Formats: sequence, structure tokens, C-alpha cells
Amino acid sequence: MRAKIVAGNWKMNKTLTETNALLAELSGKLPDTDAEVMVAPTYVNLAAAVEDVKSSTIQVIAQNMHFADNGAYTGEISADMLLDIGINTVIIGHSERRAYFGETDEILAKKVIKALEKNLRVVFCFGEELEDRKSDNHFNIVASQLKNALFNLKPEAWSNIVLAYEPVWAIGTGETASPEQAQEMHAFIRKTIADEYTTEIAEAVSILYGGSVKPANAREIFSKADVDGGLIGGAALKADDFIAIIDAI
Ligand SMILES: O=C[C@H](O)COP(=O)(O)O
Repeated sequence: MRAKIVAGNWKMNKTLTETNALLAELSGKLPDTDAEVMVAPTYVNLAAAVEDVKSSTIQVIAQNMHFADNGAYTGEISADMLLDIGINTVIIGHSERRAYFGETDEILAKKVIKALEKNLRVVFCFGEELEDRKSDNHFNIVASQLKNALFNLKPEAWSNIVLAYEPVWAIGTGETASPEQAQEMHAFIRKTIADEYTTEIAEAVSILYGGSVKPANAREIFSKADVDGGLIGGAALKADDFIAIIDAI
């Protein structure tokens, strides 16, 4: 059985005070669920967030990390720093990192290798841009993103990988992929992994959908066979919306 996951990526939102308040509300309202619930606050609030959720099942995860062990990388964060404060999962490859911070497939491949070497679980994000979909190139782009960043991994490494398919045109735009478009791409991703590795590995990996998931559309998207949960941006910033999305899985 694949893990069901609802993860909230808070991006560059929420001060420490707001982080404490949102986590207190989420912990108090968290429904009974089989899904893993994760939140990714900004770096400076991670350690406090880990404390905040100590008595709940919410997992605090990181939005990014560097591929080096340590050194002269001003402004960056290492895997060991995350592990030391009790973080076990890191998002890598978010489209905003790719678009605004120049993160290439090559850089992302290094980050994934380092994270796995340190025993961190990786939520790996990828997805096509609007032009790719308009020119019917979206399957090629997604396949090449997977291949370039992940297909150098040994088969056993896949047990620590979660995928998040996020079509860039659906992120923060209010426009979402239809449940059918999400299912079509998730099935394609699974087949691409099965072709490169094995059906067992492809069937075991959780594939989340991200891009304007809201309480109103979550249930239908999550009902699709190959959609194992969501990576939620804007709607993760309000406790009631995030709880409603967790309830929808
Ligand atoms: O990491 C989350 C995604 O970028 C989705 O963001 P969004 O739900 O605001 O569209």
C-alpha cells in the first residue's frame, strides 16, 4: 500500500508567531486520518515548529537544502543542520527554486543524492510549464526531469522518494489541472519509472499532485487511482482549508 500524504508548503510565509499559532490550530483540529500530514515552514522557524508539533502526528519538513556537507555557501542550509533539529524530510526541486534560484536538473540530482545519503526522505517536485503543455511536449518534459534528476539512483533508494507532480501553470494561479489531467500524468510517471526500474518500485512510490488544490477540488483530485495526495501551497496557510483538504483524502 502506498503512503497517502498531504503536505503543506508554506513557502516564504508566516512569521514565528504566526507559525506557532497555525501549528497550534492545526494540531488541535487534526482529524483522524491514515494520511501522513506534513508542513514545510521557512528555515528560521523549523526548530520551533518541530517543538510545536511534538505531541501531534504532524511532520515538519524543509523546503530546500544544499548538496554540500558544509562550507562557504552563504545563506544555505545543510542536511546535517536539518537532521540535528529533528527534520527527516526535505522538498527538492520545487518549480520556484528552479525558476527563481537557477536550480537545474544537475544541481537537483546532487541534492537528491546528498539527502538520501544522509537518510533524509525526499519530496521531489517537477512538472511542465504552460508552453510545454500547449505544444504537447509535457510528457517529454516530465520524463526528462525524472530521468535527469532521479534515474541515476539505485533501486533501493526509491523507498525514500516521494514525487510531487506540479504543473507550473497551475501553481498559485487558481487554475488547476483537471482530475483527469492529473491522473493521466501520474499514470505516465508511474509507467516511466516501471520502464526504467520495476513495476514494484513504480507501484510503491507515492505521487502527490500540486497546483491550486483547494477544499473544493481536493476530493475529486485525490479520488484518482494514481494520485496519492497533495502538495498544497496557498490553501495550507489557513488551518480550516488545510484540514478540509486532509479530510478529503
Ligand atoms: O508547493 C506547493 C505548490 O507550489 C502549489 O501551490 P498552490 O497550492 O498555491 O498552487
